[in-house]
Amino acid sequence: MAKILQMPIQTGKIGVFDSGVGGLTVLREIMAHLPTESLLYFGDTARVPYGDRSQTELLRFVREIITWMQGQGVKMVVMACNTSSALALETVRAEFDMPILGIILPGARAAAKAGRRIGVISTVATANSNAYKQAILEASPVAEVWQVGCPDFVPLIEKNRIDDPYTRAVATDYLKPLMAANIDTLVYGCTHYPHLAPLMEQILPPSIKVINPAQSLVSAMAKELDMLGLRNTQSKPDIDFYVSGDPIKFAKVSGQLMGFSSQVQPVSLSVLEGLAIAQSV
Ligand SMILES: N[C@H](CCC(=O)O)C(=O)O
Repeated sequence: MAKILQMPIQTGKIGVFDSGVGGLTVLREIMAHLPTESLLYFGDTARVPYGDRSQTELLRFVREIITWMQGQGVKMVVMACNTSSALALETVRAEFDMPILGIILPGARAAAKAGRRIGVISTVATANSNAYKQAILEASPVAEVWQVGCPDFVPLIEKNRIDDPYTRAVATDYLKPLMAANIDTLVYGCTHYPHLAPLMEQILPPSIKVINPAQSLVSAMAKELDMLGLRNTQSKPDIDFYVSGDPIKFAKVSGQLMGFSSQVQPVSLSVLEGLAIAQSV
């Protein structure tokens, strides 16, 4: 695939994407720690969940999204999605001429610093990729890592069923093997899961350190922006929200989860799919 060349500018937006509302937990950290940056959020809600997709499918989706974001003039792309980071990051980094950041490496490094017996909860695709295990062991060869795929979480979170006894039962079940392994650190290996924090805090013993990889990702973003001279110093940043599914539904759930309302615009799947076709010819 041919690389598309584009000169990024400091006032350009940072593109942040996920399959749905998960990336909002990353957006929250970016807003808190990089408050002068303008952001463009894309939720691929017509195709959520990503966690049971093949690598071929995910690569196609990620190429479409990044191509579309380039067309919007973003200066950097952040994969606010562990599944995409696990299965597509390396490939698309070589294909696009712009900084693309993933979430797994920053999360794995933070986990390796925090503990030795590390549990990672994630989508099934991320768990099967072993991306966290490899990255944690690279940072800390003495660590032990247990990975648990949690396929029921994303559909429940997309419906904001966090305060629901069923979700509590599902979470307790997923955490069982990690409790049995006596972990000292738990990684939210899916960006949807920090939305479950109120529930997790009730279930997990307080001795277990919880890692939200988004926090380390934001530090990596700050370094990269400085290194490339791309920090935005303008005082009035803005955020645009786009989804491939129903904008009204997304606005409602994101408002409930984040506590702020937003204008959400649609991007049709035919537009995204057309971009992938145009790129491959
Ligand atoms: N939030 C994404 C995707 C979850 C999904 O759509 O299954 C992740 O971090 O993996």
